[in-house]
Amino acid sequence: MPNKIYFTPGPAQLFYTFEEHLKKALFLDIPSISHRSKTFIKVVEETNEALKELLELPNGYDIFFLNSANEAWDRIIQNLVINTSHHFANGSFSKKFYDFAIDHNKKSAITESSAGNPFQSMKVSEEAELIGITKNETSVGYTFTEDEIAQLRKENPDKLIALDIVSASPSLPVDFSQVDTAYFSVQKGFGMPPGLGIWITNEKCLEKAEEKAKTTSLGSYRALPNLKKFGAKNQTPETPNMLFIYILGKIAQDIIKAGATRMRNDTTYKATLLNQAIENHPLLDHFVSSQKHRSKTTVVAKTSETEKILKFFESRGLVLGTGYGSFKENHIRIANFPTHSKESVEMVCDLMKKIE
Ligand SMILES: N[C@H](C(=O)O)[C@H](O)COP(=O)(O)O
Ligand SMILES: O=C(O)CCC(=O)C(=O)O
Repeated sequence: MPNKIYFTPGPAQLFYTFEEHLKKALFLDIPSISHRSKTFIKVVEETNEALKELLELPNGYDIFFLNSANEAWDRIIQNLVINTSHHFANGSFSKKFYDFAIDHNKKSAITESSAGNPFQSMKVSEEAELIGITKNETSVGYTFTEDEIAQLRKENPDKLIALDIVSASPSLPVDFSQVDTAYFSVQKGFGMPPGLGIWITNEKCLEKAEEKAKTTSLGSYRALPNLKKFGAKNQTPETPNMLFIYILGKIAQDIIKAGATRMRNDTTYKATLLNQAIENHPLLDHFVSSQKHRSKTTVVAKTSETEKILKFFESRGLVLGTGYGSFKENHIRIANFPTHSKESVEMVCDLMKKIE
């Protein structure tokens, strides 16, 4: 067993049942059976059902398997945007989605706020077909509130809304009826190795893709109508990452069995402890000043002592995250995912007091 605990915001600490499910998957020959076999079709069905239950997806939303959230950015632009999208960005990953749209030659617009700061305006350009928002900006620990998502929905009933839930899922409750598409990758809150992305879409997305397909290519095997065609049979167009699809379903079932509400309450409790530890520490300060926008799943503090703090923890077997990008040396990021026990977070907070 590994002797370190990773509080890095992805890849992160593996889910505590990951190893057990990996062994069982090998015992069941999951990586060797045909992905068109009845056995694997059942695996896909069970994973879809567990995710729908855990995320509380309303009816009419489909789940598709990709490789990463980066791929979801590409697929969303390819399938759901003909001319232009509008992006809210205040960190590296929300900005990247906009950059992808520009790479695809879209005339996209951006509402940009300096890193970790709230948006001054929620106005969306008239022509935008899709709005890109990030529930939890991993790079700086900024959360888009449910009220803000609901406001965007109300003011833009006819546009598609795409929600990045990469480091939010499954810890933060999301009202999916307010958005049309959402995506995440499994190396964050689900505690798995990287390499599997989940793309959630509703009927409006499919209609948009079909409209776009009349005049433009949507790409090939992972065009949304093709994903839908295979998905209807609990299959995928390609040979997918069968091992991870199996394990993801099992981890989702584990969280449901232990209580999804309890996991979400624990997330709040652990975030509160971490935030108090930051407030009480002379070397640390919150990076996101607006309290309601502070991430519960990626707690970020600014400090001039990143290296010293990370070394202190690493020598005790606890790996905290550095800052991201230009903040590498003056932030620390502490992931608070379902696999991080209350005891392990309490240990981080206790140890933090010892750093002077
Ligand atoms: N760390 C990013 C984020 O938090 O958004 C990430 O690059 C996106 O996920 P993938 O690397 O799995 O594409
Ligand atoms: O540190 C992180 O937030 C993840 C890093 C990452 O995914 C990336 O740099 O692409």
